[in-house]
Amino acid sequence: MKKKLGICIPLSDEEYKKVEEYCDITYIETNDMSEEDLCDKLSGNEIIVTMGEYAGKTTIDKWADNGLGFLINARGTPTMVDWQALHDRGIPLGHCPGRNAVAVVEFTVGLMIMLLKKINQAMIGMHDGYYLGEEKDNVFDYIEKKDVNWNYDEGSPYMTMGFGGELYGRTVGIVGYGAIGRKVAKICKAFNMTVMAYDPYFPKEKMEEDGAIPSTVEDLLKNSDIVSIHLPVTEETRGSIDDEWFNMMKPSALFINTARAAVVKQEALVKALEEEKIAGAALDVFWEEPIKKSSSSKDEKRYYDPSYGIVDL
Ligand SMILES: NC(=O)C1=CN([C@@H]2O[C@H](COP(=O)(O)OP(=O)(O)OC[C@H]3O[C@@H](n4cnc5c(N)ncnc54)[C@H](O)[C@@H]3O)[C@@H](O)[C@H]2O)C=CC1
Ligand SMILES: O=C(O)C(=O)[C@H](O)COP(=O)(O)O
Repeated sequence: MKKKLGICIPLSDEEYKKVEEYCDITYIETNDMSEEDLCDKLSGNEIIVTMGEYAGKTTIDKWADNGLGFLINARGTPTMVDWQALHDRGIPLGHCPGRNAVAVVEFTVGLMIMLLKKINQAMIGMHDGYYLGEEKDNVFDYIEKKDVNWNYDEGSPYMTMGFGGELYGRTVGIVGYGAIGRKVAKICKAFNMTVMAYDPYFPKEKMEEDGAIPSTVEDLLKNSDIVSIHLPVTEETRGSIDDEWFNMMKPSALFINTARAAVVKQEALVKALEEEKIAGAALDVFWEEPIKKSSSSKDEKRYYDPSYGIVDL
């Protein structure tokens, strides 16, 4: 007998046909739907597939009372579902670990290159005419008029920015060697980097097979030119990246976090940058999202001051 399936994700015709062989499908569009409505509309299904919809304890209990046997949240990290409520009712939860891994991996390596080669600062500085010796409203007007006078004076922003570096030959420290961390390691190996990895839950032999060096946090932080964070938020990791971490890093090192802001103490990172304990940072995740832009930050030249480490994305 076919299972009753309630699903919030549109399926292609091909997918629909495949699933229909096994299930009677109820698809619902959930745009702006309240949790109460979502609960009512999906109640009575034996399998439910959600995406970004919130399903709390009351909803789970109602679905469980009405025959739910399996809930799938088609996200990498199923934060919108009350896991405990499902567990209490003995209902398994399916999710899609690593579904975004490739995208995050490529972005992480992109950030490494951007930071090291100062692409962001150079682009913004050029756009704003900052490297002409004084700020111009629109650098492209000056370029068109061939009136460009790049400021090569000693101490000028253009000169102090200096040249970018190379990944080749540098050491990257991967913290959290899961779906994302492991793939970042693989690409870094292809760049001829030395890869150090810290993950007490991942088999050391497999790290070694990948060509990564299983390390303690201390060794990794002391030796890495780039430290890249790929940890989940757990009781153990929340706020674990603190002053002590940044104190161990090299002053020339770069810090990248594309995991979750909650694993890093914000004040510790800001202090490390301000006190030049590290050379720069690039973040894809923030303590408050969406991040608020300070109205004065452009005036302060934070966006393109070559000496300022944070790359605001
Ligand atoms: N920026 C973005 O758009 C995205 C960010 N993420 C985030 O990236 C992070 C990593 O994701 P995945 O690689 O998919 O997760 P994963 O679960 O595959 O890997 C996490 C790794 O961290 C390790 N780990 C756990 N506790 C640790 C600890 N105390 N010390 C060292 N290692 C520890 C685990 O053993 C595991 O190997 C997560 O925080 C996830 O939420 C995921 C997708 C998109
Ligand atoms: O944006 C993020 O940050 C993410 O972790 C992902 O884009 C969300 O991933 P899912 O948990 O929706 O797979």
